[in-house]
Amino acid sequence: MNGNPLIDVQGVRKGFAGRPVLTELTFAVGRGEIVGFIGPNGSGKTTTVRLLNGVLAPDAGHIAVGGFDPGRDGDRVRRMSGILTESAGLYGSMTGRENLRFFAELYGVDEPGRVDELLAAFGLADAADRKVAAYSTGMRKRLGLAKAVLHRPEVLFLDEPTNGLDPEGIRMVLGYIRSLNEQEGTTVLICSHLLQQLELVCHRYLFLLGGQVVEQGTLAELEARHFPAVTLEVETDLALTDGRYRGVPARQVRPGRIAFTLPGREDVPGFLRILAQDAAVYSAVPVRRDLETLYFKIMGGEAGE
Ligand SMILES: Nc1ncnc2c1ncn2[C@@H]1O[C@H](COP(=O)(O)OP(=O)(O)OP(=O)(O)O)[C@@H](O)[C@H]1O
Repeated sequence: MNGNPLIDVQGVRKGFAGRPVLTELTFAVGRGEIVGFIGPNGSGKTTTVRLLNGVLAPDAGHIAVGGFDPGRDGDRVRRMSGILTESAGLYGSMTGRENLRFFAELYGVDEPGRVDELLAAFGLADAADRKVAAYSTGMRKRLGLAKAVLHRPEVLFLDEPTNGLDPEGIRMVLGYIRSLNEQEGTTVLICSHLLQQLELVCHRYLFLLGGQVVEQGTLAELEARHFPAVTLEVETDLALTDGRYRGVPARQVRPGRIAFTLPGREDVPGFLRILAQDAAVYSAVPVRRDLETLYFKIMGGEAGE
């Protein structure tokens, strides 16, 4: 992370009716990062987003968004941030266009064409003049995202942004998030259970469990920490006689392809040098762990609510 974090959460506690939800929440998000916020049902992701947006106040601890305390300077934080929640806060009796026009005026958006641009970007141009009450879940979600980005916020809080979307909608929304981040440097915090989708857009991940962030990092960092052994899939003509080659566990994946398991990344160059002396080596690719594999390793068998 470069410079001061855009989101800084230190030792936050929050409970409801005496039941603790967040016990010691500490994390930071840098400017321009897309961070996935992951945790089981009921672990407090939405509660965290509501704290960051100043809708809820923490019982203890400190929160800063862009240097402002959402509890004290809620309006400033809300001006610089966009939020997409389950309900999205849209008016069913108004059309899609009327909703965006209404919020554009409320947010002081002085950019002619912004509403139409967003309706088109989210595939809603044809439905723009239909009442939102008649929209499908996916259409409402896309309109909610359009509303969240209307005022070109520096930071976006997205709670399950692709829930209920069809494959085209998912691609549209994830593509939009990525291009917003690349072109405008928008910082994004995404809560989601859809780990494969998170992997397509996030730079880094925070794992929430038991009211605190128990692990964080990029996929490569998490993989190095939790799966230090490297499995290398090698295309080679080496003849494997048993489950080992020079003491290294080896498995014939299919004819001409062997998976070797090395203790660590640092062992790869030396191993490949030796292998290349013994046999022809056509390619060598490390087998990557996906976010889901890491999730279960990090979270263990802990279930949500
Ligand atoms: N306003 C509230 N009053 C009472 N309890 C609440 C309130 N808001 C949240 N909770 C409780 O706090 C806990 C955390 O809820 P939260 O919605 O933040 O979890 P989450 O991680 O977003 O879950 P999910 O993955 O299911 O969306 C849950 O037990 C929930 O019932």
